[in-house]
Amino acid sequence: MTYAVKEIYYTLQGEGAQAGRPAVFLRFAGCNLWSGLERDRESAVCTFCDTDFIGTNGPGGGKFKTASALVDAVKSEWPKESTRGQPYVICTGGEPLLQLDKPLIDAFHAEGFEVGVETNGTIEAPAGLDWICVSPKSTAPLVQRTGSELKLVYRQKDALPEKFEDLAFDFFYLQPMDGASRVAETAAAIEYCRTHPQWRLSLQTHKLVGIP
Ligand SMILES: C[S@@+](CC[C@H](N)C(=O)[O-])C[C@H]1O[C@@H](n2cnc3c(N)ncnc32)[C@H](O)[C@@H]1O
Ligand SMILES: Nc1nc2[nH]cc(C(=O)O)c2c(=O)[nH]1
Ligand code: SF4
Ligand SMILES: [Mg+2]
Repeated sequence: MTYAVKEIYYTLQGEGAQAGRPAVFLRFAGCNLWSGLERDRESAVCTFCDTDFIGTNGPGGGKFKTASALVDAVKSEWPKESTRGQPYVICTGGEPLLQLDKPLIDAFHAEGFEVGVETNGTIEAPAGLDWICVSPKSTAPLVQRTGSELKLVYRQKDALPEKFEDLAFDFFYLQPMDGASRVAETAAAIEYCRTHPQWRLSLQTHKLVGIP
């Protein structure tokens, strides 16, 4: 299996229940719900994406021929001097489950990494993941219906919170849609959480403080 990777970088998880936790972000290239090209955005299933996931030209990006080569690249981003703090890799994208497989998860575990994933939920997650964040998109069929957190971008006309409230997740988050209406979406998300306390607010804290 060759893995196509847009970028690899060390930062803090900005979103959801693990916000603030240091992690290496492994951003896979490509997505099944949008080509990534602006000319296709309007007609895509997922129209509000905030990420460039095309190609392998980002920092630390490239094509990795083996799981072991990719684990080495991720490992090299984790601080060498640290003896405390569980090494943590977050597989994202694009859609990471187009590429993330059991051999790669096993290779991360063998090197002492916990493995998290950020997925749109349209592909079943492989066994062995330590943290599964599912973020449903519009009319796309939701296949991965269990996990650690369900982090719904709010508001999406065809994916309102009521559709997901009975699923088996440990946490339920609303994340205001970033874009031209971010302020209004944030106010709407706060009001929804206030009136439906199963749901918590997830702010994209990395954007607030200006880290990637
Ligand atoms: C870029 S996606 C990559 C992972 C996967 N394809 C997914 O959609 O979950 C990472 C996270 O950013 C969220 N996201 C993308 N665009 C956003 C936006 N404009 N505002 C708020 N969150 C956004 C996604 O819902 C997802 O939780
Ligand atoms: N700091 C930071 N936290 C994040 N959590 C999920 C992200 C993603 O793009 O998957 C993301 C991201 O892009 N940056
Ligand atoms: S599913 Fe995720 S990566 Fe794909 S376009 Fe939507 S937000 Fe972006
Ligand atoms: Mg992001």
